[in-house]
Amino acid sequence: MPHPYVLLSAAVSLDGFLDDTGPDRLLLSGPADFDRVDEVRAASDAILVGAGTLRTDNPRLLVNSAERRAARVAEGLPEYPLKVTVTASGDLDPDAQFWHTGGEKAVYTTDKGAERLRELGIAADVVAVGAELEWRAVLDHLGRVKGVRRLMVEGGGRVHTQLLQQGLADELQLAVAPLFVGQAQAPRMFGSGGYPPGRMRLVETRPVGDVVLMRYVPTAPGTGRLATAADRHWLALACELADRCPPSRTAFSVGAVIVAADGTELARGHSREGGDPVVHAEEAALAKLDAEDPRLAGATVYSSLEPCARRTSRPRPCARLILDAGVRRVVTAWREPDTFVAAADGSGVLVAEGADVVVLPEYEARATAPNRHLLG
Ligand SMILES: NC(=O)C1=CN([C@@H]2O[C@H](COP(=O)(O)OP(=O)(O)OC[C@H]3O[C@@H](n4cnc5c(N)ncnc54)[C@H](OP(=O)(O)O)[C@@H]3O)[C@@H](O)[C@H]2O)C=CC1
Ligand SMILES: Nc1c(N[C@@H]2O[C@H](COP(=O)(O)O)[C@@H](O)[C@H]2O)[nH]c(=O)[nH]c1=O
Repeated sequence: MPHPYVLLSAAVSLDGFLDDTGPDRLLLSGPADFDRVDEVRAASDAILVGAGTLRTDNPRLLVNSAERRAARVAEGLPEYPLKVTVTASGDLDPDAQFWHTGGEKAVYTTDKGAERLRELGIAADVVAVGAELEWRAVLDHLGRVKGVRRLMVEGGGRVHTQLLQQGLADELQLAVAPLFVGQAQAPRMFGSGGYPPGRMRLVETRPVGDVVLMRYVPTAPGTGRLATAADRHWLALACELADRCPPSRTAFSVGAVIVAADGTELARGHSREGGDPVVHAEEAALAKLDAEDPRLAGATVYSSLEPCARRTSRPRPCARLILDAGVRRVVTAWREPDTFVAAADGSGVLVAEGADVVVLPEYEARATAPNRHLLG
């Protein structure tokens, strides 16, 4: 099971704070928004908060609506989503409400933190991921071992900042509340540091009582061989484009998108686009760009099928077109089988010339779907 879909959820003041400096939790959401948050919780497999939030807010993290809990049970799900926290120190209060309400709980921690949690007698599933707490290891364990497909992260600021900066957040749900905190020492929504470049994509705005919900998804491709949430979003689009190909019994249906380092979509294409019976998806997309476009050098090509290394229809295969365009990163879902051309897989060619190739097998079924009739 791949990483879960990671949804960051928070309410923020007009001046960008998550809380004030007082001892009580600041209610930024109103009743309607807390009910919306309850609905998002009910639709999640797990809810995660950082240890800072556990210490400050003493949250319960329940699904409060009895109807929503009943609907979960009717679907064969546990009544409550799994509750998850992360701590390096292991310094958590065994009397916190987190442990004594709701369903299953898990704590991700360091080797040292696990010792401390044992000393404290905290009876939860304690997962030590090593000397350091590394988010990819946490998400991998949640997906692979706990079967979590949808993870709601309810803060706090440090956790949100890390997940966003590391390109691991699939979606940000931000409720902006009509009030000011005005205290420089209060916790901020996002800390300083290196964020993915460019602009996120706004997918929804909605008034919820007197707050405004904004939903954003990341756009900036990852770098190197590590995949980010934005890489998955773009590859999913490439797979959707493959569905638009005119049907063929003699060629694959493939979709491709070319995305600049700042998340700007440069071009897209699909097989046999525009009445050309032999054009490949990557070729169709590249043909829409000026060969001198300086953004190509930092761009990523997303292709539902890996770019070809050989083809019978035209002299230059897509791996060569990509390299000649100056692109040095490719994300794909499906390694090319020998259906039409032997040894057509272009990954070797790309890697040999210094490109990074990332294969995300969780999208393979999606990429092969429009090609089922060709695969025997
Ligand atoms: N308005 C809203 O929607 C929300 C507001 N909040 C507010 O946010 C504030 C808390 O935020 P914040 O203080 O940033 O705390 P966080 O909840 O982000 O937790 C931070 C803690 O989590 C652990 N942790 C996180 N990442 C790592 C990592 N990579 N490696 C090791 N440990 C890690 C550490 O625990 P340890 O110290 O144990 O090692 C760290 O101190 C509170 O004031 C709360 O009210 C919180 C959630 C939502
Ligand atoms: N203050 C605040 C939020 N705070 C979040 O809600 C958690 C408390 O959950 P519970 O104990 O189940 O009610 C808390 O730990 C923090 O993660 N969330 C929001 O949507 N809006 C808000 O204004």
